[in-house]
Amino acid sequence: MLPNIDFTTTQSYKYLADHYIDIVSQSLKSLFDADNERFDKFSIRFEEILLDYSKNRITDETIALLIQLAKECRLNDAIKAMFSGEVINATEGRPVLHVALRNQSNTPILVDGKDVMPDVNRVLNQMKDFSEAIISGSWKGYTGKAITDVVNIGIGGSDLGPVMVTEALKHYKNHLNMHFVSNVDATHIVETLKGLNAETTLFLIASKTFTTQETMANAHSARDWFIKSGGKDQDVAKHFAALSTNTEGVSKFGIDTKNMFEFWDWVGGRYSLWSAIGLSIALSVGFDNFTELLGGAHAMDNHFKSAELNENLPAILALVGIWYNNFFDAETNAILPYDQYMHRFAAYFQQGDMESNGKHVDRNGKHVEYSTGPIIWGEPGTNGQHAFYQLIHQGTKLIPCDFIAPAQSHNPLGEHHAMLLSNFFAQTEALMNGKTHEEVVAELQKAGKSPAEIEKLAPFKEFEGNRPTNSILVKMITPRTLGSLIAMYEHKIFVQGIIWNIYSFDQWGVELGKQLAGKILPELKNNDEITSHDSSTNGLINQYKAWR
Ligand SMILES: O=P(O)(O)OC[C@H]1O[C@@](O)(CO)[C@@H](O)[C@@H]1O
Repeated sequence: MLPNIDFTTTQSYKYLADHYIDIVSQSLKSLFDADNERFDKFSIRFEEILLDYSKNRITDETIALLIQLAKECRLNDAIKAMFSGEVINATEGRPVLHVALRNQSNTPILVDGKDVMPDVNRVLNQMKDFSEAIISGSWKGYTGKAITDVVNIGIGGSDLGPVMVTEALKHYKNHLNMHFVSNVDATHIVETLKGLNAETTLFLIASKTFTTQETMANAHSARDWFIKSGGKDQDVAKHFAALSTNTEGVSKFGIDTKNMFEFWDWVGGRYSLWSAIGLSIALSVGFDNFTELLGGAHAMDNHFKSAELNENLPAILALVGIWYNNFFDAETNAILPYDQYMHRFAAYFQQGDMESNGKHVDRNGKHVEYSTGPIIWGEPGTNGQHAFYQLIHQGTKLIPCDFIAPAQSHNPLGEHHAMLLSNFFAQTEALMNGKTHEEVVAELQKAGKSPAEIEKLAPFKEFEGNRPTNSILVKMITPRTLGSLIAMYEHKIFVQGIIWNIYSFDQWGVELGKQLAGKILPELKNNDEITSHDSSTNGLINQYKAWR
C-alpha cells in the first residue's frame, strides 16, 4: 500500500512555508554572490549526465526541508512498493511495473506470486527476432519483396513514445522508412499512405486495449487500403502485427496472434515505450540500440532506488518542482531541449506528466486543497527563444524551465554546436541575473541616447532576472543516455504524485469525452436537427450539418 499522508499537514511543509518568506525576497544573484560553492553544492552527476540545479531559488535549508518533506511522506516506502510490484494503481487494481520491462538484472519481480521476467524476456526475444528479420530483409511481403516502410498506428502512449524516441535517435536509424499515424482525422492516414507500396509496407497496430476508437478506425482503413492495393486476406499476416495486451481483440481484427507482441496490464500506456509498444523503435534503430535504451533506463532505476535523496536526480527534480508548484504557485514547467532530434521530448512528457498528475482527488477520494500536476510544455532551443522566451524573461508568470543540451553533436558542422551551446548557457544566466536599471541606463548612454529617451526606454529594457532553471548537460544523446533521461522524468513524476497523495497511474479523466463522443457520433449520421444537447452543442452540430 502507498503511504497516505496530506503533505500540507507535515512539520516540514510548515517549515517550508515559513522558509518561503525568507527566500522569496532573496535574489538568485545574491545567493550566488554569497556562496561560490553553489554549483558544486547543487549539481549531481549520473554517468554521462550532469544536473545543475544551482540556478534555483533554493538554499541548503530549502533542500534539507524538501528532503524532510519527502521523508515525512514516506517516499522510500512508496518507491519500494512500486519496484516490488505492489498494487499501487489502486483504482485499476494493478501494479505499476514499467521498471520490469527494462530490468536487465533479471531480479525476480512477482505479480500474483509469479515472476514476470520470463514473459518480459520472451517478448523481448520475439521483438529481437522479428526486427532482425524485417531489417535484414529476410521477412518478405506477399509478393516476395522485403519490407521498406513501417507504419505504426497508435495514439497517446502507443504513439508519443515511439515517435519521440525514433526522432531523438534518428542518428542511429537504418534504411527502413518509419511512419506514425495517430489522429482519427483521415488526413493523417491518407497523407501517410500516399506513395507507399502495399507489397513492402508493414503495419504495427499499437494499442494496449485494442479498443481505442482512433487506432481501430485507422487500423481498419489501413487494412482496406492494403486489400484495395492488391493484398489478399491471407496476406495480412505478412503485413500486419499487433502490439497489445488484448489477444482476443487482436484475433478478432484478423491479425495472426503469432504476429502479436504482448504486454501486460501492469504497464501504463504512457510508460509503455519499453514494452512491445517499442517495436517501432527496435525496427528503426535496431534491437541492440533498443537494448541500450532499456539499459540506460535500468541504470536510472537503480540510481532512483538506491541514491540518497540529496544525490537522487529524480527526487531532486521532483522536490524543486514542488517548491515552485506549491509555494511559488508556478503553474507550468517548460522542458527546453537544445537538440533538434529531441523536438518531441516535451510533447512526450505532456502525456507522461499531465495524464499522471493532472488529478484533483487524493488517494482518499477527497478533493485536494492544493495544486497538483503542472502544465508541461516546451520546444527545442534555440527556436523557443524566437517564440516565447519574451514571456519567460519579462512576463508576469514564474515559469521554471528545464534546459537540456548535449555537449557533443551528432552533426558537427563549423560553429553550429558552439552557437547552440552558447545560447543554452546564456539563457539560464540571463534568466538568473536579469539586467538592472543601472545596466540599462549605461547601455543606452553608451548608445548615445538622450536622458529623455533613456527615461522613456529604460523600463522596457530592464530584466527582473531571478527566474529559476535546471540545466541538464548530457555528454551526447545516445540510446543509453536517452533511456536514463526518460526514466529520470518518469520517476520525477512518481515522486511528485506520492507527495501530492494522488494516484498517478490511472487516467479516468480521458473517459468522459470519449463517452460523449460515442453518443454524438450516431447523431451525425443523419440530417435531422439536433436538440438533445445544450444550445451551444446543438448549434454547433446543426451548423456542421448545414455546411458539410
Ligand atoms: O494504447 P491504447 O489502449 O490504444 O490507449 C491509447 C491511449 O489512450 C489513453 O488516452 C487512454 O485511453 C492513453 O492513456 C493511452 O496511452
